Amino acid sequence: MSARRILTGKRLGMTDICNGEENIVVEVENLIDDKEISKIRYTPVNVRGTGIGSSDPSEIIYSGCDCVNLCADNCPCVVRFGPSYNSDGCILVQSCSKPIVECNSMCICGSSCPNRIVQNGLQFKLQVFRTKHKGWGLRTLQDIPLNRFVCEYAGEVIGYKEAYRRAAQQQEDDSNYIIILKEHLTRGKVVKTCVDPTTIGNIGRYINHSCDPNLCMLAVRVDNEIPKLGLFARRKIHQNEELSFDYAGEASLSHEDNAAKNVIEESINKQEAGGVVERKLGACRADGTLALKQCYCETKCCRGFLPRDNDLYSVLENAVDGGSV
Ligand SMILES: C[S@@+](CC[C@H](N)C(=O)[O-])C[C@H]1O[C@@H](n2cnc3c(N)ncnc32)[C@H](O)[C@@H]1O
Repeated sequence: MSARRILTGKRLGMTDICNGEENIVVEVENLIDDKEISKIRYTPVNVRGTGIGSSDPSEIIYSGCDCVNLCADNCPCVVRFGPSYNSDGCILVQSCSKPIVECNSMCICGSSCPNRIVQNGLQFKLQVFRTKHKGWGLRTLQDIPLNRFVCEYAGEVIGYKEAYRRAAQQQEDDSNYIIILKEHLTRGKVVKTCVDPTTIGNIGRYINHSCDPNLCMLAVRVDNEIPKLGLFARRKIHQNEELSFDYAGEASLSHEDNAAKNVIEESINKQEAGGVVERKLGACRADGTLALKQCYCETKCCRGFLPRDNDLYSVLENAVDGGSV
């Protein structure tokens, strides 16, 4: 049985894509069995995958602000939808029901601008560890305050049909990493963003599902309309606690908050897209039928099975791919 190992991204096979984070230190602990962690290509941010047309998550499309001092309520990036974060870097609860748009690569303001949070990456020391029944999981080695950004769920951004194709190839026991984020606009329009960190991804891929999770996933836009999938603490998270989010997207920032269920106004400008995570992809049998996996979140409100996305049976033809409105 192996124990604790401190590995760099390179040693994990998490190599070479971007931002100089290829040497990211990832602590891996396995006190359960002899299983080695599989190699992936590490990317801290989304990368372009198959089936999203000409969209590219690294493209810079939005125009920037020219705030010389730190961006405040009069910054054009903030004015448009109202502030998303407070001065302590915490997400505001109302951000659940409005687009979250950060300052971007064209903005004059620097990296310490309070409207740059998700793009600044990890702020807390996290550890990949072996769980008893859920494969690998991710936990925090530090306390995390309520509403702070924890990590991105990053990987290949792919089209909806490609997500379906990949899901259909999964074996019943395979872990599923594909997330489909659905943002509801007016007139029944739904924008789907599919992120697959199965072979190219960041440490968000190790976060397991819980029916009573400590994280909430929100769409955050920076340089273009393809959102980053940001995971924020929906309560105080204690050192060594496993991180989790609801794969069904049912957990919003706080237990009382129903704002995330609101349908947001469709915007004229693509930059204004935003909304809520609704449902994610469940495990799919090779014959295209969906297999329900038993949930081991061990919470009092456990629903028994991992969430699945019934839409995959029928709506392929109507899919809007790649985060474009
Ligand atoms: C995004 S991955 C999470 C990391 C994964 N555990 C691993 O070992 O790489 C999702 C997969 O983890 C497993 N999983 C996640 N949450 C679970 C839960 N609450 N109960 C059982 N299995 C879970 C399922 O196999 C699921 O398809």
